[in-house]
Amino acid sequence: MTEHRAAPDLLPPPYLGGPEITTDNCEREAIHIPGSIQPHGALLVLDAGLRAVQVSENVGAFLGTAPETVLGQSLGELLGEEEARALASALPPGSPDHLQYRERVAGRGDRFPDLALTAHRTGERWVVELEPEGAPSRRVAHLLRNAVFALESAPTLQALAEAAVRAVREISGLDRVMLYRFAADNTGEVMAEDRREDLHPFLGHRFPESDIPAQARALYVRHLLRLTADVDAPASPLRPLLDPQTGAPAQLGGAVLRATSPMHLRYLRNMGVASSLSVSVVVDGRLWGLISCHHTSPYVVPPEVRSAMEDLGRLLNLQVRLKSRADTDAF
Ligand SMILES: C=CC1=C(C)/C(=C/C2=[NH+]C(=C\c3[nH]c(/C=C4\NC(=O)[C@@H](C)\C4=C/C)c(C)c3CCC(=O)O)/C(CCC(=O)O)=C2C)NC1=O
Repeated sequence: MTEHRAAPDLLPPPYLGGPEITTDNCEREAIHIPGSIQPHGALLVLDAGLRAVQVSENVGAFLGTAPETVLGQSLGELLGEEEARALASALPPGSPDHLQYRERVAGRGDRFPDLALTAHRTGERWVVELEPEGAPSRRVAHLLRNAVFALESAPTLQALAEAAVRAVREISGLDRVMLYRFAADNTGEVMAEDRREDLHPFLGHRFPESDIPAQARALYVRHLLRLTADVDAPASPLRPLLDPQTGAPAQLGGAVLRATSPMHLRYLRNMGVASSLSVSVVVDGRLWGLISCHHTSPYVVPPEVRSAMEDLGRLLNLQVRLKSRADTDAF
């Protein structure tokens, strides 16, 4: 049985006076409050009145409005009253932070193009993330249907793992897709892999518990997908850094744009990885494993593809439970 220790008390981030994170203290890094986001999208934190109280510094590149102008404006003024009403009704007070609302926002003339909006609630705040929206793809929907069939008809756990990595690679086009399974001691093993031919294999390799520390594993049980689009892209800080009404840092654990831990960025660079995406495999409330993906060049996996991968991850969770029992494989 995999025992997940509760994350040890976490260190305040450097921008709150905390120590620099090193390999000696990185299991105490507060990765959910980095105070910044990855720059391939913009992020707004809205108060109970749907007014922006914090905003990423790069918001002008997505909304055509400077951060100091966005602050204090309502979502209705920024994106449209209908959009604001739809979001408020989809995410009423008390919504869990892992419930995501997604919508396509029509562009506004010369101010901004069509945008993909992803939102969730955390406490009294809404976190709204905006990315450029691509054209919907029938190919992804078609491949997802094939993948569902392939996963459901896999006869064993190993066959399921192999079907899953093939399907994710076909849908995403990523250079390498692995199924990484945790052992009872939280070490991990690559049990299936589909990769670009010229890349060296990780299949069968084992990795220490410290590669994915406890606070990361705990976060990944609740939030099923994370993407590092470009390990070298400079993060965009939130302005102001702290919520002006509460004095607290923005809770970004459920944000897709959350800036990735610098320790992990260094790990990825050392592996020659430019972009990394993982989808949690959660069985009976525990992190059983990860679909772990690499790309050797920066790649912003589009929101539609990410949604398909999350859906596949959810199906995989159920199938892993079924196949584990069928294989009488102690879990
Ligand atoms: C082929 C094998 C293989 C492995 C084993 C692998 C590991 C891996 N680490 C992950 C995350 C993190 N690791 C660390 C910290 C440290 N990692 C270390 O090695 C030491 C130096 C250390 C601190 C001293 C932190 C803070 C995070 C959270 C990052 C965040 O969410 O902000 C993830 C999920 C994210 C992703 O999908 O890329 C994966 C999949 N990725 C692979 O492809």
